[in-house]
Amino acid sequence: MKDTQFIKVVDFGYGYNALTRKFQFDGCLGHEVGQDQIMEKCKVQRLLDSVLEGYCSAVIACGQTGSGKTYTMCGRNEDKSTHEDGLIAQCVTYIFKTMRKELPGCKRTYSLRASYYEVYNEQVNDLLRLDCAPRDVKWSVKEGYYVDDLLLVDCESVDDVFSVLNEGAKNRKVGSHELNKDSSRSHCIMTLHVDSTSEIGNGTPIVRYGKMLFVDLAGSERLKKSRSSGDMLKETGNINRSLFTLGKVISALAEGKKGDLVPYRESMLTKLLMETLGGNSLSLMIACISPASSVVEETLSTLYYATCTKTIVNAPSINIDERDKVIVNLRKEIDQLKEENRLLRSKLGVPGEGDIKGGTSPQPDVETNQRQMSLAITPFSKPLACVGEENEALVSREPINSNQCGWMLDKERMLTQLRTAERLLCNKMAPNGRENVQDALQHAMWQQEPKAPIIEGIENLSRRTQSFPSAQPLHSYSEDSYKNKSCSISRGRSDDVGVGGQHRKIHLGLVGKQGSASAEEALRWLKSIILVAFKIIEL
Ligand SMILES: Nc1ncnc2c1ncn2[C@@H]1O[C@H](COP(=O)(O)OP(=O)(O)OP(=O)(O)O)[C@@H](O)[C@H]1O
Repeated sequence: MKDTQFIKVVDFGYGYNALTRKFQFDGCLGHEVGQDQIMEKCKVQRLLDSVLEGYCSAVIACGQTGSGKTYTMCGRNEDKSTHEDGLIAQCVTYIFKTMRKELPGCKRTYSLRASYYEVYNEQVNDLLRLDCAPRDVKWSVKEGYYVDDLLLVDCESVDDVFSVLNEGAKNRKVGSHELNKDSSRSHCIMTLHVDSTSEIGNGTPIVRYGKMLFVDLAGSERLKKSRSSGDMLKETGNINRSLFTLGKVISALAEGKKGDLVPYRESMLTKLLMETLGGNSLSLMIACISPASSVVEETLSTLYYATCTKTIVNAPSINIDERDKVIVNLRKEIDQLKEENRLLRSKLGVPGEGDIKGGTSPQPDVETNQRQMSLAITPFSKPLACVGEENEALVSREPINSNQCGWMLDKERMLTQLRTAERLLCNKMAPNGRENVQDALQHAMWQQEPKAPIIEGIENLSRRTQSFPSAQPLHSYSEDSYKNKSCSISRGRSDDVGVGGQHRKIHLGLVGKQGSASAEEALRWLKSIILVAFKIIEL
């Protein structure tokens, strides 16, 4: 329905019983919409800007065979007179244009690398290196599933990326059948890796790893209509099977299932799309359909598929190093504290800005990682101490009204969190051989001295906890049993406290009933666990 978000499909079926179905999407583009409008109408610019900020974004084209997926993504390149740029070419042009723009007050350098591969009969082929064997798909905690040993081409201009695109297009598996003379026989994924380095505040460099995926799925087809035969028969079987698994993943995610309940591992395609469906990427799905009445069933199936996808919720996050993430967070908290101090000063009538300077940037010592880490944190210690001291000075002033008191409590809370973050980081680099984060957190947890209530909702927890006559403090677990469970503490009951480090699951609840410790003692431990839990989430 022109210029609306609706699409109406009328299936005349056999005779008088016409069936009308109406679907709503974020955008519905009819045949009057040209290639040059797709970027704007699908708001792809937003995805590209996010990539430049360090996010992962993806555009996935799906639909039955011959419906225009490859045309949408790659355009038409047969000859000069009919040449049309597809979405990938337009995105590449936009990315280079934006990368070259100087942003006021922000010095950033970018580098772009491109890769192109296909999933063909459950194997991954590097489209830029045809002479090598199919690539392995591996798993890492940091990256999830990834294709091992893929050729990444450094691209310094739009033309470099176009060369990659053309080389890949030339090498992808294509076949001819009744519904499309140039039908893709594989799922193709082109990835642009955009790394950017910028400096924050006192010159600390922060590297962000943005990624843009263009996924051109092979089309589903009915053998009765496509009349594929020979090798193409096997290909069609594999295409339909992987699309079926993709459908299962989408349905599971749409139902709100998580973890192992989502069958990502059942096909190569779904493993590689894990990040984009239900992961940390910003994703756009373009469902291509044909207006032909002969394929109305396939059209309806594509639209149901897309409707289901619409309900999936991803959790986008910037891809930066853990060290950088902590520094950015510390920086943010210091800025927040400064702002609060400014407000307090104006409320209390204290003149002037405090002498809060960023401190001098240290010269990095390259000898050890630990040393580098501590140097990276040093610039934050001085402003932190200054803001803290100023905070104490302001708090001791009279008279203080209830509003101001609220601010101070907030400030106290943030300062405590900031100090905890610092302490955790210091533990991470501690000299006693605790190098990995889990060890450090574990260490911090056993060492930590819990203080006054500092997080929201703690009072509720406290009330509930006190209803237990005797509670089990977590420190009654031996360090060994804690370790054996690979960083997870739990009492196995729904109302227990637990911290699952390995799977990054944090369960917060009440402390169990058994044991002899008092409720107050248990509560103190609960508070310290919550603090640590917050840090695990951040890290
Ligand atoms: N909107 C459109 N305008 C003009 N031509 C189009 C459009 N969509 C598709 N076509 C043409 O239709 C043919 C089939 O399109 P395309 O190859 O993109 O389909 P596909 O969905 O990728 O199919 P398959 O899944 O079989 O690979 C191509 O010749 C393409 O140029």
